[in-house]
Amino acid sequence: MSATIINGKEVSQKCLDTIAQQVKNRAESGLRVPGLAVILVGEDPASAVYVRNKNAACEKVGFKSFSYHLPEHTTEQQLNNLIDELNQNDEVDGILVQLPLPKQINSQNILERILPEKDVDGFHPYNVGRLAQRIPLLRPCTPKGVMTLLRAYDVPVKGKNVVIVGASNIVGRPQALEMMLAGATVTVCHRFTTNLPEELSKADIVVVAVGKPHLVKGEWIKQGAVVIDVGINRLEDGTLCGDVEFDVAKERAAMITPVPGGVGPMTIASLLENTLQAAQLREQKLWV
Ligand SMILES: Nc1nc(=O)c2c([nH]1)NC[C@@H]1CN(c3ccc(C(=O)N[C@@H](CCC(=O)O)C(=O)O)cc3)C=[N+]21
Repeated sequence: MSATIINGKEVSQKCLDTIAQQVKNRAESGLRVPGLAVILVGEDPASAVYVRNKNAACEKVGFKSFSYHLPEHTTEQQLNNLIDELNQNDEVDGILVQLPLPKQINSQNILERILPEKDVDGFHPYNVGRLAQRIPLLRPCTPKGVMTLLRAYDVPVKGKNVVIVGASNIVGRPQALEMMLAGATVTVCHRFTTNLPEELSKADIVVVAVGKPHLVKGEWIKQGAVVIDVGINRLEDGTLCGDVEFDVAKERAAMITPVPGGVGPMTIASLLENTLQAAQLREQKLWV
């Protein structure tokens, strides 16, 4: 039997509708429109797609968006100055600096420069630490989006064996924290994992976030597992594909996310949710 294809576009659209309604309610009670600032430094094709989709989503929910495109040769000092200015700007609730950054800029310094209460990516050590200690505030967008998708499809997580492939700061690690928080037994696989197929054979839920086309073979998926593919890879012919061998995996999985139209749109929905949450946090001084 073929898997249910998880529709991330549809779930994300519902999230955006909810946010739009909340923005309307805020306006009616005299509250500000939330503001999101996105900074892109230099040219990165993946980031360009993201910025385009993000702008459209901001428009849809009625957020104010602040867009900055700085040249490739921007210095760390110049980027710091912009962040300081946005940290001070009361109209800006969320600040997102697109990664990767050009090599003359230390991204860790930049991420830590953003005020934790405006860190809508959830990458500041303060926010990661909060999630690790089970007191999350602003949560990393992609892992949060994955949890929203699982809930939307009534996939239980508590007590399940979850295998995460990829241990990056932006997806794999925070995804492991989210899954633990939800009560899963979590295994994180990475470049030093010696027997990936064996680890995957026990997984009720698999989350793959590596960035290598078809790294995970369809036959490694346990019969009836739920497969979440975070990878967005552009092939030479211009088409997009994930990190999972979709056509084979879908014949074994109970549910699977497609690429595009799976996790990608959920990342954006989470970003907007975080921006609204950041506005509320600052208004209610809930962040310290
Ligand atoms: N600080 C930071 N935070 C990020 O979250 C971040 C980043 N930097 N740098 C770049 C990557 C990339 N990323 C995407 C998110 C959504 C889609 C997306 O919406 N994808 C759609 C459409 C894809 C398409 O049409 O090309 C889909 O998968 O269906 C794509 C890419 C966020 N990133």
